[in-house]
Amino acid sequence: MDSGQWTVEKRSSLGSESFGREDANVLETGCLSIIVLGASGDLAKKKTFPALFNLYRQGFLQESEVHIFGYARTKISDDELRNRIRGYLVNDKTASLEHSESLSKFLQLIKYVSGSYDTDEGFQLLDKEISKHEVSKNSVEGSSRRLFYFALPPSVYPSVSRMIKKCCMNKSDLGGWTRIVVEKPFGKDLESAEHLSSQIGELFDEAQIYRIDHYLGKELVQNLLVLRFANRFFLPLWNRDNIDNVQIVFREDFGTEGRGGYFDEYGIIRDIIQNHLLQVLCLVAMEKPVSLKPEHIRDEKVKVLQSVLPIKDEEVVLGQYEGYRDDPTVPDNSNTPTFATVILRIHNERWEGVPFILKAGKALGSRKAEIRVQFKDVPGDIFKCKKQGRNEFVIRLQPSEAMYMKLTVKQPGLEMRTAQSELDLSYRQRYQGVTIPEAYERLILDTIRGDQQHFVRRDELKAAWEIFTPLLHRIDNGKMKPNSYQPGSRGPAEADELLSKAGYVQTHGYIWIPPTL
Ligand SMILES: NC(=O)C1=CN([C@@H]2O[C@H](COP(=O)(O)OP(=O)(O)OC[C@H]3O[C@@H](n4cnc5c(N)ncnc54)[C@H](OP(=O)(O)O)[C@@H]3O)[C@@H](O)[C@H]2O)C=CC1
Ligand SMILES: O=C1O[C@H](COP(=O)(O)O)[C@@H](O)[C@H](O)[C@H]1O
Repeated sequence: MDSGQWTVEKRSSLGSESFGREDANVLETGCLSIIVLGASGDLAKKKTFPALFNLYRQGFLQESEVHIFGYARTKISDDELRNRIRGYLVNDKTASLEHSESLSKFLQLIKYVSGSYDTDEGFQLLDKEISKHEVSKNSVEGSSRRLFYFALPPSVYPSVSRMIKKCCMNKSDLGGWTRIVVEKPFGKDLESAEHLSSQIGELFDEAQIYRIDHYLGKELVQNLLVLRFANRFFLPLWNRDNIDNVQIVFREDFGTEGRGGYFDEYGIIRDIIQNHLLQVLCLVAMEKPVSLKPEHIRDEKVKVLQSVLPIKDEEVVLGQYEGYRDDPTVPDNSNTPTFATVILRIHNERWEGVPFILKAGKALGSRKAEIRVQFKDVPGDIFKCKKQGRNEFVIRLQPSEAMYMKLTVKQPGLEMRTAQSELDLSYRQRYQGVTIPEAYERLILDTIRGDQQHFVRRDELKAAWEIFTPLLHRIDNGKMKPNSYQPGSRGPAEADELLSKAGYVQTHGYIWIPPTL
């Protein structure tokens, strides 16, 4: 057998079984109505409808079963909604005849209903339309599934939930279901989040509520569990004895463009750190779950969150980019951070003394999200590696998904010199021809399948708010002020100083370059 064949055989033998759900292959059938509330908005056109289209194209949404309803106050026709979203469903890669045929068919599955978010009238009309569809698909009583996606500002979640409960529930509990998917930000602090949770909790069971955090749907975030618990390499190293510090970083190279009004009310900690980065931290830091059952995984995430110590002011750097306040929807005296570095400390046996540095910023010099696990120096270093850089395990969430391990090797050649290099698993190169699904696509499919593993449980949300609420209140009260930074920069210089105080050692003269094909 030549080496080419061997590689092919090995590759095809890579496990492809689903995991985490014992019933992964049991697909429910029956009429499925997906209702996008806030269908006229930004999220709906950019993320929700494109994700639904991709699921449809791949056969996860069957024409014989599914119907999609858009609902919002804006008075538009079915065709007007279709035309609004059409442009977001095509791109250069998908502009084929086959694509345009399935696009037309998909758009015909969409119906629009206009109504308010707090009166019976609109929701009764919506219910009538859904029921009409259910009858037309000859759904047997009880087998109809209704999925309500809240692509709406959280201020209307309570009234919309009440209206659904009153007017739009699945008509029988003999096998069908009604589920709601709610977007972040879920509350503004512990008290408001708990209040919102109670309001919705009075109407729906926890099993019906899907609190979406789209970072949990990203390929490399989903890989964390496999990576950590299916590889012997990591088991003995993943602790305070070996790891010096962990960074979880989010950078965007654009500002709050068009969303200044929303953003100013929330700021970068509520927009990114309290949810997306904290969810990633949970998966990096949690103990091995008893099994892959959603509740077992979520139990472990809650335990990590509950072990986080109160945040110290001296372990926080805030920033606001110059020009942020020029946005007419942002107040001239805004104190809202568009950048933050926050150090979290986990008080448990595994992580005592290891800083978890969460960093997020808008209008920076680059766009990327990554996890950077930096190891301690080698004891008794005979090669002077310390001068060159430390071992680092980097998980690049986006763009150019990859994992690489920075390590010291002998520089090839006659001399005995050491150099920094890497073991590199770059997805585009290793998984050629494989399309990585969009986070929303995967998560919406989970909501249809009833898999809550990648959704935030109520106690998890509470624990997350408990960590950040005191700090957020200090910022809201003007007790902490952001430093200004230049758009296109690395953020405030104080953030880099905090990083090195926390123990992070930057490797000079080395840069990882994503391999080209
Ligand atoms: N946009 C994004 O990239 C992301 C958004 N999210 C979250 O998704 C949800 C929706 O976001 P997005 O689509 O950007 O929001 P939009 O501001 O676009 O609002 C969505 C729709 O809700 C209705 N709406 C807007 N403001 C109000 C209001 N004050 N009262 C009642 N209805 C209102 C409007 O529809 P109409 O007037 O026709 O009724 C609007 O088209 C939010 O919770 C957001 O935080 C989360 C991640 C990313
Ligand atoms: O939730 C949000 O996420 C986006 C960034 O998402 P990504 O998948 O492109 O990394 C961010 O721009 C937005 O401010 C925030 O609300």
